[in-house]
Amino acid sequence: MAYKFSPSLMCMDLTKFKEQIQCLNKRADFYHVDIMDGHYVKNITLSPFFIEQLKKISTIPIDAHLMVENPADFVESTINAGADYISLHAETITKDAFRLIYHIKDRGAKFGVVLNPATPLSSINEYIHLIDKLTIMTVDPGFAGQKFIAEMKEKIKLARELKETREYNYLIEVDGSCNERTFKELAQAGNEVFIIGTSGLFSLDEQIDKAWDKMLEIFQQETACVNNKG
Ligand SMILES: O=C(CO)[C@@H](O)[C@H](O)[C@H](O)COP(=O)(O)O
Ligand SMILES: [Co+2]
Repeated sequence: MAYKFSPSLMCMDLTKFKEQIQCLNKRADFYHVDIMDGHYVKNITLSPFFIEQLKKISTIPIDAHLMVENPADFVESTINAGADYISLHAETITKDAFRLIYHIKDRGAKFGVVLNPATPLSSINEYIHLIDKLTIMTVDPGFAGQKFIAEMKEKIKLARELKETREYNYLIEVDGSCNERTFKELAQAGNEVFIIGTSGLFSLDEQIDKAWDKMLEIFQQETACVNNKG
């Protein structure tokens, strides 16, 4: 399987919104949109309204990463805004996981789960077969530019082994500090989708097409020796 890339749009330069999206439409595989409520994490970034605007010019799937205390309050408006994937934190759905999963799928969207660094894979055991995308956070959620938590490589390996031995369909994705320092070890651990933010993409050049080319060159150099089985 070819690796996939998902630019984290909270890291983009919003004064260049249209020009950057038109360029990324031809290059990226997903758009990663962080939605926070200021409670689950102490920050507020993008929103369903942002997704609505993005949807007007996006030609690739939009993934909404909901960092909110009560996802049931936001799922419907996020799907209505045009999100193709709804990615929810495992700890926030223990009381209504199946209701939410069935609702998301009934509405034609894909279901993603996000695991905080301190949340084990075992916490999603009961609905793992229903997951379309599994995001492993390698930083605590809430902010860009944090330090990579290397212990998460074991979780990625385990997620990949489980996927292959039990033939699950989920895509494995990493959120947090995906950049030239970590691409190789993340690929070696078995990661498939890389969420690229400031250090992984947007800071590499003022012009987004050049930033993308630089990111890809670095990625290819770093992962040339990695065998992406599966
Ligand atoms: O969900 C989050 C943060 O809570 C992420 O999607 C960040 O937007 C991304 O991690 C930024 O990239 P880095 O700054 O970590 O490289
Ligand atoms: Co995110």
